[in-house]
Amino acid sequence: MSLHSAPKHCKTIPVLPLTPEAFSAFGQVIQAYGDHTAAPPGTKITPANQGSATKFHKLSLLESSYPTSSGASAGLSVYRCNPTEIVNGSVELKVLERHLYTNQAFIPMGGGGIQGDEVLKEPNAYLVVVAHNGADDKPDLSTLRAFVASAGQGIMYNTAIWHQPMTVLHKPMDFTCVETQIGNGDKADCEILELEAGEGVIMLELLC
Ligand SMILES: NC(=O)N[C@@H](O)C(=O)O
Repeated sequence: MSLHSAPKHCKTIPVLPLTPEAFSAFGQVIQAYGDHTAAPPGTKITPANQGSATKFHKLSLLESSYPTSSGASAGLSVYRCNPTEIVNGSVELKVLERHLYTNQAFIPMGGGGIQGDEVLKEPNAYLVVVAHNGADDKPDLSTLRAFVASAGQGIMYNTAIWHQPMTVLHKPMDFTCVETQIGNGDKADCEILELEAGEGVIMLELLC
């Protein structure tokens, strides 16, 4: 459908700044903290590199539950993502996907460090859209949440969490993706669900 027409059954989800607390039911945020007290409780923080660096330890752990016989392996891939279409300050949600046997991290390969409301004004920002699974083994759209992340924030989607494929705003961005996969296109690696059929239109409203 054209985004320019007023959709009949349009549900609007606000896009909120990404914080570890708000995202914790869906995954983890991978970032440094200028104010160490802002890091998730229990985060081990130590000096490193002879005092020239600060290490924020194990903000997320790698998970894989593939059967041994699957031949799946852990690795790092790179996604070069082109900006999505923003119409009247909103992005249409069309697809959700999940990975039943692994968690999946996306780490921007570039500067950043801006957080809060400033993120949306920053040229390098991306959307993180997630939902829990429902009793019908489809996304429970009542749990749908949308966040905007800066180029200084990576994310780890928890295993089997439904999420929108990487959706970048304004400018192309490269991400390192850390995951375990078989790599043969098997549904076990990535299950994709088109939302358009019968779900009505879901708009992700960029708040500034
Ligand atoms: N998550 C995401 O953006 N895409 C990947 O999961 C993929 O398998 O393409």
